[in-house]
Amino acid sequence: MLPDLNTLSDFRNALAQAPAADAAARSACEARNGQLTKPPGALGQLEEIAIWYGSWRKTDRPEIETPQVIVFAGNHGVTARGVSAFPSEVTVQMVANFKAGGAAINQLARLAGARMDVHALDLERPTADFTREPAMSEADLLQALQTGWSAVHSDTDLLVVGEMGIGNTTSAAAICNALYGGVASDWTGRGTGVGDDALSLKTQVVAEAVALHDSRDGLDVLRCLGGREVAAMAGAIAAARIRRIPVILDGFICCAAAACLVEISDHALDHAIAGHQSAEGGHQALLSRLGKSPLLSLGLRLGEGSGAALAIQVLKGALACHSCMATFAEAGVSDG
Ligand SMILES: O=C(O)c1ccc[n+]([C@@H]2O[C@H](COP(=O)([O-])O)[C@@H](O)[C@H]2O)c1
Ligand SMILES: Cc1cc2nc[nH]c2cc1C
Repeated sequence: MLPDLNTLSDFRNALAQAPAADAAARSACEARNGQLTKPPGALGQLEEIAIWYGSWRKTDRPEIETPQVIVFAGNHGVTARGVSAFPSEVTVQMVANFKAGGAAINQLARLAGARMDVHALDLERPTADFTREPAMSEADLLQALQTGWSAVHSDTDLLVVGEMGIGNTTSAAAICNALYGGVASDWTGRGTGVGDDALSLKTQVVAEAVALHDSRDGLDVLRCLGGREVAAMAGAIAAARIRRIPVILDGFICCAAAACLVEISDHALDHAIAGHQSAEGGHQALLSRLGKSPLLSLGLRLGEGSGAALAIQVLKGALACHSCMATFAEAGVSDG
């Protein structure tokens, strides 16, 4: 059961009290992994991700049966500063495309056998331009967190959260710069494909935004510099943590949302792995701050949950081997 989320303190408390992975299931998974018909470690990272998944699902024979992909969409006031290669109308147009089944994420979710849900958050009411004032009020932040919190289906056994929001790579860069410091150019990339002049302007916009807000913690950074879809992703990742549902993180914006959670509670992302490394400048540094190594690195920079949805197949491969291979004893193969 998910606790009620009526205040921002409820969110902080629920995350702080979230249960850990199951230690006994982890030991059982490690023991089984050691008996499978392969040289020790020969399945590389697949071995650890199968053990990780089994320890959250409390079984040494894990399977993925009901994966869920959720795409959250939001609009950003900061687009008035000319930070994206595309106009804000694309956000609502792409939501229609998701609903009609025509986007990349529809194809990848279907291939992964995942249900897909789309939540558009107040698209006609963009967040405030965060170079002038906080992007959201506390009430708006809470509402966006609640949308994510309640979007995770009760039977989901693996969650991918994705986003659509013209301007949101500026928001994600500002979040990273506020959380981790450095200079704005460390975190600012080309997003949908801005040219050199727009990239310098975007970097300046990120620097101005970070200088304006003196945010107190991860939730305040999310409120001042985030967006509704970014906060909804954080809400969904947190709800999954509380219900012990493993999560595959997507690209730069998804990971920026996730990073805000770690600033609230150290173990907030223990249930999450990185699906891929996006081509967006800053994602590699962000993954290393989160201590996550990506399963895939294919130069994707789409968002929508696409890289994470593709990585479901890798995790399914890991679980198929872990749960269905024969042991040395069963197959009559001599162990070394
Ligand atoms: O996931 C990523 O790493 C990623 C990198 C670059 C762009 N995007 C997508 O592009 C949009 C944001 O780009 P921009 O240039 O409008 O800030 C948004 O809809 C994201 O889903 C996503
Ligand atoms: C067309 C388009 C599709 C997207 N999907 C996620 N972000 C996007 C940005 C654009 C511009």
